[in-house]
Amino acid sequence: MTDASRTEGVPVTCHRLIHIYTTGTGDVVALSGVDLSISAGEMLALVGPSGSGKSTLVSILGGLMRPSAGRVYVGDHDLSRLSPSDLAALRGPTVGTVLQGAERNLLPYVSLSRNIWLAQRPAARIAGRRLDPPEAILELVGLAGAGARRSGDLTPGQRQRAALAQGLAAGPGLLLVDEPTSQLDGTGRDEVLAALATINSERGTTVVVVTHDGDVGAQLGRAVTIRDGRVGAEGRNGRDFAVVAGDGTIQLPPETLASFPAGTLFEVDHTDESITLRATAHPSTPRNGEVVRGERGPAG
Ligand SMILES: Nc1ncnc2c1ncn2[C@@H]1O[C@H](COP(=O)(O)OP(=O)(O)OP(=O)(O)O)[C@@H](O)[C@H]1O
Repeated sequence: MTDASRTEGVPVTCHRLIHIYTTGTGDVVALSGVDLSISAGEMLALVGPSGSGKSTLVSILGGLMRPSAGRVYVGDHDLSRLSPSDLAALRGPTVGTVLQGAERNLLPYVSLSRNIWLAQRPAARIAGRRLDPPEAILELVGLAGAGARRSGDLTPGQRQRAALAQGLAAGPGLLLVDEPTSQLDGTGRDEVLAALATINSERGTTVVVVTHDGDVGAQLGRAVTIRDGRVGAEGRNGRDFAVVAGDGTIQLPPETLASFPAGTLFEVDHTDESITLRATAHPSTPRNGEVVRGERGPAG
């Protein structure tokens, strides 16, 4: 147990969250309807292929940009409705974000304690807010006694844990961490995961980790797969699940698409506990404007 005080973890709810980037060459749909609930004090991973929308989702949760449509709540705050200045006020005291690449979070020319102290300044102005001393936060991430050191003096694993301390500086109830283990060896990775677990258990902070590392997702207990801008699947304690979205859709696993391409017709049988999809026909090449359907088996 360290001297760092416990904070209230905050819950997160996304409801049909959509984000579209407007570029010179056209619009890019990065999120196409994310439905996601994270309980206060929960720890989870966001996994998924490159370009699936993970960073966009984390940027929205971190108050760095507003979604194009849909709702996103962090605690009682509806981020989709806040003004840019209100969003800025949440960054640090309510939501801490640790960017990918530990060094991007730390000023290299001042000590770790000074880094944390500087990050605490906006929150220190909030009446009644009690912030932990920098040394207590460093102890929480396994860097007790390292306050006088600078980021350049640290190993990659220590630097990543210093970046976590920086994200925690202002006492947020939600910590967002982008790829914390991607540049680390096994030992550094284990130490970072241990630090995240300590933050979560001792502080009560809700922790969301973006990662390409499936093992990290498995260790966090809950891994939400973002695929094509929405929640595609979820793993919990070693078991994989499909997820029903708010509009009633369920994504098929990508490996099934070769057998059941877009446009395949299914008959749906359901009971209170199960759904059976029976493929009856799939589209093939249109002839003379007519869609020809091939039989996939008995019509059931
Ligand atoms: N600033 C931007 N302007 C235009 N398009 C963007 C921008 N940022 C991301 N995109 C596009 O939005 C989609 C989702 O990108 P995003 O970075 O959120 O995915 P990701 O899952 O985090 O990918 P990675 O794992 O590679 O970081 C991609 O098609 C990407 O090209």
